This record gives sequence, structure tokens and C-alpha cells, in this order.
Amino acid sequence: MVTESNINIDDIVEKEIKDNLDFNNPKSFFLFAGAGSGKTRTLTNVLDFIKDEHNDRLKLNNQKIAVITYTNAACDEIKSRIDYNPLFNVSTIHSFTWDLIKHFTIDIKKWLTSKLKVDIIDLEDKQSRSRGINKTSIDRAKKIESKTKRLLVLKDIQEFVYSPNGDNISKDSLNHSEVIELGAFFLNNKELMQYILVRKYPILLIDESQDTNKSLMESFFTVQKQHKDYFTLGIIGDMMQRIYLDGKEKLEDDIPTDWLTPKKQLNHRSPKRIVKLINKIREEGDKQQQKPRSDKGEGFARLFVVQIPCSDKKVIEKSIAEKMVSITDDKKWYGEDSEVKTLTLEHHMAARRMGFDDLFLPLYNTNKIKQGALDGTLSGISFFTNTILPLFNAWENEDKFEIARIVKEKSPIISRDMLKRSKEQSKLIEKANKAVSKLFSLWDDNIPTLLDILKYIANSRLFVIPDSLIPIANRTQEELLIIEKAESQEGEEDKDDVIEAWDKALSATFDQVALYQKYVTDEANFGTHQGVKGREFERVMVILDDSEARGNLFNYEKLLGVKGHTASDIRRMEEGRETSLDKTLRLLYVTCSRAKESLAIVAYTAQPELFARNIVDMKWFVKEEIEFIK
Ligand SMILES: Nc1ncnc2c1ncn2[C@@H]1O[C@H](COP(=O)(O)OP(=O)(O)OP(=O)(O)O)[C@@H](O)[C@H]1O
Repeated sequence: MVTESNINIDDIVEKEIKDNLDFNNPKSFFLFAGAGSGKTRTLTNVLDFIKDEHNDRLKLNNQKIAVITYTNAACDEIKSRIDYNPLFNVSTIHSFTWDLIKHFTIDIKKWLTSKLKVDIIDLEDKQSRSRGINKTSIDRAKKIESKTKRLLVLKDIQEFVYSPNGDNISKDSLNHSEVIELGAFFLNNKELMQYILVRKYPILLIDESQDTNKSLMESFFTVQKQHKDYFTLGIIGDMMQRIYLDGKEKLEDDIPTDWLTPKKQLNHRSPKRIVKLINKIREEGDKQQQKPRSDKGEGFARLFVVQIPCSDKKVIEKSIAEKMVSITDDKKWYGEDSEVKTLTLEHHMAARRMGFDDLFLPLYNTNKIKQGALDGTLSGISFFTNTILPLFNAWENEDKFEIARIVKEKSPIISRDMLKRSKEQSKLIEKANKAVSKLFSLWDDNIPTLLDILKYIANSRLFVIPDSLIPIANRTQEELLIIEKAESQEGEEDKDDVIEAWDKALSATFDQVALYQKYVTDEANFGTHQGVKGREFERVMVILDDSEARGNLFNYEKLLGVKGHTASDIRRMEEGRETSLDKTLRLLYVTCSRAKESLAIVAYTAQPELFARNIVDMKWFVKEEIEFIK
């Protein structure tokens, strides 16, 4: 039987968007499109169309089209696909927002002054109620001191600085969350800022909108509402792939009725069997369904249910990969030349398996800094990944030039200011060099802990310590003694979560920094939903393992009915709020939908029979596709 080709059924979606890109009668849109539906291709096709049709008009008006994407890699990809045409400003949300606000020095100062004052009043209030001198009160005093210092130097700042990919720890710099908060605040409250945005960019397109910061998304909605006659907001995304914590929940519910809401139906990435599975997974969520391309093969999806407790999981997973060779007849599943992407839904598990759990888990388990720990933007972490790690690598490689470059760029000992003021520059350089040599003497006997390194840097002033680590770095011997004595009397409610988390994380040895870095930059063979955003792989192994996941954010056994709901799940469901089941389902969707050829799901469970029976009842798999491993 010859099936009719369906590969062009989504052409109409692009046509609808293009037809409505009318500068005299703009129409904003939200493009609904599932995994592998070619969102990036649609985006670049739309940009090509704008270039062909509206180039002259835009140039004449000195206007550009803004495109916001999630990562630097995604920016580079889009820029290269549109031949780096300057008509388009393609950037990440952080650099886009910074470009928008950076010249508003006076307003930034005002905002920051009031924020710091509120923070200080709050800290002082807490301090006045603290019970005696203990660790929290000592740390809090240091925080008050550092915020007060920042408040004092604010008035002398001529211009703020910010680097979307850097540490941002100099006196005049803003940090990542401040830039985002400022952007949202200005867009909501300053007509001039709204005007600048819509005047400069009559069209703003946002890719991966489901994970774009909630407050900023809301402020873009506000701008669109107030300037709908000459501004188009185009939102591209897939709500089922929302995996970051600060994205906007139920974004689709806020789409105004006068927007276009085109829907893509095809999945260009995965073969028929995998599209069928991800459709089934999605039935439990927003119920949107996709069609596979008519020219795609059947592909493979298999489920391996492993009874726990079990022997070495790595060995089990290897034997499963070997089984996949005979199931798929694809040798790349196993052996030296294997190319399999193993994905876990959970970071606890990845951290433990890769060996950076001491550093990562305390930070990741702390709500306020979870996001920064995940994406590596937390200033305390980037201090180690962006400064100490490169310096250490240069030291190991005996690369004197690189060491000198890093020190010149980052050390306050030989800052431009210091060198200018000094009569004996060579002495300063010698001091910096000595500080570096002494730093590396910490490695003489053992790998030092991060705390050893931090303390040394604070004493030698070799680099600037980020604010969040100052209370710990500057603790005196005397204070440490008081802390030790007072520890047992201190109530949990008094403690500062973030400092507590850092206290634990800093006890990790330095080798964990490189492992962590490898993981967040997705250089490891072992990935998570996070690192695989927008990516695709021929062979994918997805690991479901609640025992290693530990956190209560995700739970497959609950999702698959092996375990019951907790009272809090039920309450949240009744209130229409998100539960761990929603998150688990979305992560499962993201990971399974990365596969281009074949997919093996490995599920560790104490109740294999029940797990398999439920999954068959839900029609995710048929019995013949399931194998039990004892
Ligand atoms: N119109 C098309 N014709 C042929 N192949 C396509 C088409 N659109 C996309 N593809 C291919 O399908 C795959 C998925 O596309 P892409 O990564 O852009 O999807 P996506 O919607 O961004 O997916 P996800 O949201 O899952 O990351 C890619 O390999 C891409 O080259």
C-alpha cells in the first residue's frame, strides 16, 4: 500500500504566520508545536521571509527584529542559519535585557538603592531578634556589612557593567537575577522603556518561551497589550517541554484571544513507534498529539523493568545496551564504538554517578539557588568554574602565558587601577605571582577542599570573592570557635539556607568542580533533560530510578501507579496546582522525544510486575516490548 506523503502538512502554519506579519496591522502569535516539529526551522524561515519582504522598510526606519533564544549555542545556530544578517538581533534573554536597560544608570541606581535598603532593614530586623551570637548572626552581620558597603559605593558608579556569561563580581557589576528583575520592572513601569523596545524592534520573537523567565514573559505580554497597533510578539515553545523552574506555568492560558495560535502537527525527528509513545505520554498531559512523517521507519522503543534491590546498575545498563544491539540490529548500541546517549530525569542521580554530589547536592537542594546551581550561573559556583578551574588547568599544563592572562584579567592585586597608582609595578606583579604559587601549594599533599581554596584566596586577596561566599570566606578563627560552641543552641528557623548550603558544598574537594562543569556544559556522556534541550540523538537510553532520584520533585513509580499519591499531591491537584507528577511527565516527554532511531527505557522498581502491568494498561508499551531484568 502506498501511503500518501504528509511531509508538507505544516506548510500552512508558516504561511499563516508570514501572511500576518503586517506592520500596519500586526498580529501577535503563539506557535504550538511539540517535540521535533521543527520549531527552529520555522523560526529561521520566518526570519528569511522578513528579510525578503521587509528589509528595506526596516532599514529605512532604523529598526531590527529581535529574537530571544535560550542558550548561547541556540543563538549561534540561528545566527549561522540566517548568515549573520545584522537585520536580526539574536540574543539570550540575559544579553537582550541588559542591552535594553544598560544606559539607564540613574534608574538602575534608584532601584538597587531601594532594594539594598529593604534587604538591609530586613536583615537588621532579624539580627535584632537573634538569640545571642551564633553562626547565623555572625554570617548575617557580614551580609549587612557587604550590602552596606555596596550601598555606599553605588553613588560613585558612573556606569554599571554586566557580562551575561561572566562572574559579575566587581563593585560596579549587576548579577544575573538583578538584570532580569530590572528588565521586568522597567518594562512594566516605564513607558519610555516600552517605547524604546517597540520602536527599535517592531517584532520580538521568543524561542523556548516555556522556559523564559516568568516575570519577563509577563512584562512582554504587558508591552504587547499596550502597543498592539505597532508591535508583534511571536512566542514559540512547547509547554510540555517546560523544565526550568522559573518559566511561566500555564503560559498558554494567558494568550489573548486576538492572537494567532497556529499548531504544527508533524514530528520530523522520531520514527513512528517513538512518536506513538510520546503521544501516549502526552495524553496524560495537555493531550496534544503529533503525526510521524510518512517517510519515517518504524524505529524501536523498548522497556526494561529492573527489580530492585539489584546488583551494579552500570553493569545492568551495559547488558541492556547489548540486548538493544540484537533488537535493533544496530551495533552502535554497545562496545567501544558505541554512541548511546544516556539520559536521566534527575540531577541527584547524575551527580552521584559522576561524582560531584558533595558540591552540587547541597546547592541544588536549596530552593533559592537551585536554578543557578543547575545552569552554572550561581556566582559562588562560577567563581570556581570560571576563575579557579581555568587557572588550575593552566597550572597543570605549565602554561605560564595562560596563568598570566587569567591573573591580569581577574586579580585585584594587579588591576589597572593598582598598577597606575603604584610606583613599583614589578613588586605588585611579583606579589600576584607568589600568591598563585602559594595557592597551588595547597595541592602538595592532597586535593584541597573548596573551603581551603576560598580561605586562601580571601587572605591573599588574589581574586575578588563573590558576595554570597564572603560571610564564609571572612570568618575569623575566633568566630569559628563561637560558631562551634553555639551550633547546638541554634534553632533551624534562624539559619540562612543559602549559607548553610554553601557551608556543606565548600567541603567538597576541588576535583568535583571539573566534573560538575562537564555535566552542566553537557560534555559528559551522561545527560539530563536540562542538557539535552533542543538536541537529538540516534540512540537514547532513559533511566527511571526513584531510589537514586531521592528528591520529591519527580517520581515515576507514582506516575505509573506503583505508588499512591501523597496528601500534598491530592491537595495540589484539587487546587489545580502543579504536582510532581506533572513535572515527571514532562521530563519523560522531553527525554524520550530526543530519540531519532531507537529508545530503551530502563525502569528500576521494587514492583516490576505492577509497573509493567500499569504501563501496558496505559498503552505505552505492549507486553512483547517489555523485558524483566532480575
Ligand atoms: N520541514 C522539515 N523537513 C525535514 N526535516 C525537518 C523539517 N523541520 C525540522 N526537521 C528536522 O527535524 C528535526 C527536529 O527539528 P528541530 O530540532 O528544529 O525541532 P524542535 O521543534 O526544535 O524540537 P524540540 O522542541 O524537540 O527540541 C531536526 O533534525 C530537523 O533538521
